[in-house]
Amino acid sequence: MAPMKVFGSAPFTNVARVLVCLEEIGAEYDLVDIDFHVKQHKAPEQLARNPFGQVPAFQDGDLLLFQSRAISRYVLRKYKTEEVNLLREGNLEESALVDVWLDVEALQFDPVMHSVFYQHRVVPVLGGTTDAKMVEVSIGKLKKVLDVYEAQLSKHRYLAGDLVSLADLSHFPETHYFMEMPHAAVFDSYPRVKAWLEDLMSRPAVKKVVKMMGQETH
Ligand SMILES: N[C@@H](CCC(=O)N[C@@H](CSO)C(=O)NCC(=O)O)C(=O)O
Repeated sequence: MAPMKVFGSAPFTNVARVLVCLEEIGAEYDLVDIDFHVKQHKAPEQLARNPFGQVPAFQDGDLLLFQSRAISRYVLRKYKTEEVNLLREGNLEESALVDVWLDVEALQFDPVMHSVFYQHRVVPVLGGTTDAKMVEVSIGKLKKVLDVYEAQLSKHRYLAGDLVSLADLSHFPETHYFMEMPHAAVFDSYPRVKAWLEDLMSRPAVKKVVKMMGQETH
């Protein structure tokens, strides 16, 4: 059977989320670049894979998926083993907590982190000026989220319990870029969060994808 295909390139945070799951399970896959410079993400072929004209899209045989967290869940379910069970499948309570914290990441953490990334990394490239007030508002929201994370991580090694899950790994792409930005020091006030992030960033799969994120132009 042909290897799974991920459409997009590693520097895009939502693509990197899928890649880290594939690397954690050690599955074979092809990464098919989608060139934004020529609006390939809006081409009919990509719209057929992702109706929003975004990356990532994903193909496994006749199955086409989009939305990075849904793709991640698919590959983690398909390749679940005793050793690699990043959705905590088979344990109703643990898997429910993975869902809770993955929703928190998607709906509370990611939006504020992406807002800061956009202002610092995208607006200047588009010829605009970083909106410092908007960044400060986002940082204020981020601190409230990190207060919750610090409390949770004082009780458990990882967000959904004492074993790492997708809920943890889903945080790394945006955080990787955030740590290169002026407000990275925000995390210094949250020692357990900082230790948790260092733990995640030390994982071989994360290190490999971080390297891929830095290699390609996009
Ligand atoms: N909820 C979706 C978001 C995809 C997305 O915004 N992709 C971006 C690049 S990655 O940050 C994208 O394709 N932007 C181009 C566009 O929106 O036109 C997911 O998780 O897959």
